[in-house]
Amino acid sequence: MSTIPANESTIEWKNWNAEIPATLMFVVQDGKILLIEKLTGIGQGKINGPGGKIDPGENALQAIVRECQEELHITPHSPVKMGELHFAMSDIPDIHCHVFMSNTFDGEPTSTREANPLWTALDAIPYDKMWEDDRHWLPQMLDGQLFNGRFEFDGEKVVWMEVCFGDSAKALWIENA
Ligand SMILES: CNc1ncnc2c1ncn2[C@@H]1O[C@H](COP(=O)(O)OP(=O)(O)OP(=O)(O)O)[C@@H](O)[C@H]1O
Repeated sequence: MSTIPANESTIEWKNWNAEIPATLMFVVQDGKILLIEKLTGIGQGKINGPGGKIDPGENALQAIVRECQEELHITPHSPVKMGELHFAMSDIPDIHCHVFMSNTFDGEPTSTREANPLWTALDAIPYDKMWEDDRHWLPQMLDGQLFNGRFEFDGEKVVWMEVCFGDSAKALWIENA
């Protein structure tokens, strides 16, 4: 488990509930990861995986497939859930995010109103252009580890975090999609 800094979180995580359920997808193929430049919504201008909010009546798996279709015109095959992320934000609603991986997909990644596709070498992921939390779980996820992350943000800065990996992380998931 990794934590920063040593101080306590101001969040009472036991009773914490995010307003926004969301998803992320990381497609990995031939030593490359399919990232996006996000053109709209939360994190506009950042590099991230495709993803977005879970609509009412959807589960996380249905939502991530739909978001990949909408944002990049691709349909990932057999998404595997790798982690959950809990973001307590200071200036936007709190987010609970389900993170998936896939190795194959139908379609050709295509620029849309919401995103530009960016095939990126696995050893050149631009963490400086991504949300600050990503560097604390994406490398381990790409090594095949399940994870659970709690992050407290002040604006775009992480002020507290706790990230667990492996089977003990999965035991912390709120939902097993
Ligand atoms: C704070 N640290 C963070 N680190 C990594 N990823 C983060 C994130 N905070 C939000 N995200 C992701 O950003 C997307 C927002 O989704 P967002 O574009 O707002 O939703 P959606 O595509 O449904 O758009 P609409 O607002 O309905 O148009 C969604 O994948 C969500 O998981």
